[in-house]
Amino acid sequence: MLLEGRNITFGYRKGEFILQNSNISVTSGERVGLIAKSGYGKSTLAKILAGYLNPTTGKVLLDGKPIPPKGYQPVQLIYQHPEKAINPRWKMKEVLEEGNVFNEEMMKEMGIEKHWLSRYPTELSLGELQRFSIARAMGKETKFLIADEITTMLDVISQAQIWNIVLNQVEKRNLGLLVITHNIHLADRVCTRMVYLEDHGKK
Ligand SMILES: Nc1ncnc2c1ncn2[C@@H]1O[C@H](COP(=O)(O)OP(=O)(O)OP(=O)(O)O)[C@@H](O)[C@H]1O
Repeated sequence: MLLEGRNITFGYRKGEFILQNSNISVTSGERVGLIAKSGYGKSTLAKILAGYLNPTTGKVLLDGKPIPPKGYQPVQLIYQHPEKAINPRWKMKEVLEEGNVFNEEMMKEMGIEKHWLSRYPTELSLGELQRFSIARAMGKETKFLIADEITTMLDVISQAQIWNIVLNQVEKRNLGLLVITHNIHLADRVCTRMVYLEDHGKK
């Protein structure tokens, strides 16, 4: 499968463009690093590809066709802050049930321990919580994953564990992966290709 952002232009304010005619493509099985300085629009592009924001002009295409706005989103975005992405009033079991991914095999693959399921998000560490964000993004119809600084807030051991989990899933399911990180060593280790986003907004 091929995920494409074609000629994407976007600005949060009228007349101001964060992205201008940006192009990006990721194929199944590919692990692409998206590299740019802070504020150049990496997270914005991630949100556009995952359908959270509509580009002002340009298109997001999956195998040449627009992704329907309703129904399961085949492009799943995982954020830096799992604590913001998970409903604080739900127990962790409900979070997994929402994603329709609650089964023993998945829990084992994610390193999720059974006794975590009866806890609330505030009762877990960020590394533990990030495993739930990843699990929730792993519905059967997921074809592409976008990892936006998903381990920046973690210690090195948790970082390695989380990346092992993600890379195992990507390989097992032949997903396409887009990695947003400031850590060039991480990008070197994880990615098969790098894309450099230019600074359109400030020209
Ligand atoms: N919701 C928003 N409303 C207005 N401006 C925004 C919003 N989100 C981001 N921006 C601005 O858009 C620009 C691009 O932000 P974005 O988060 O996409 O960049 P980034 O490359 O991911 O940055 P970083 O590496 O620091 O995370 C920044 O100047 C930011 O201040």
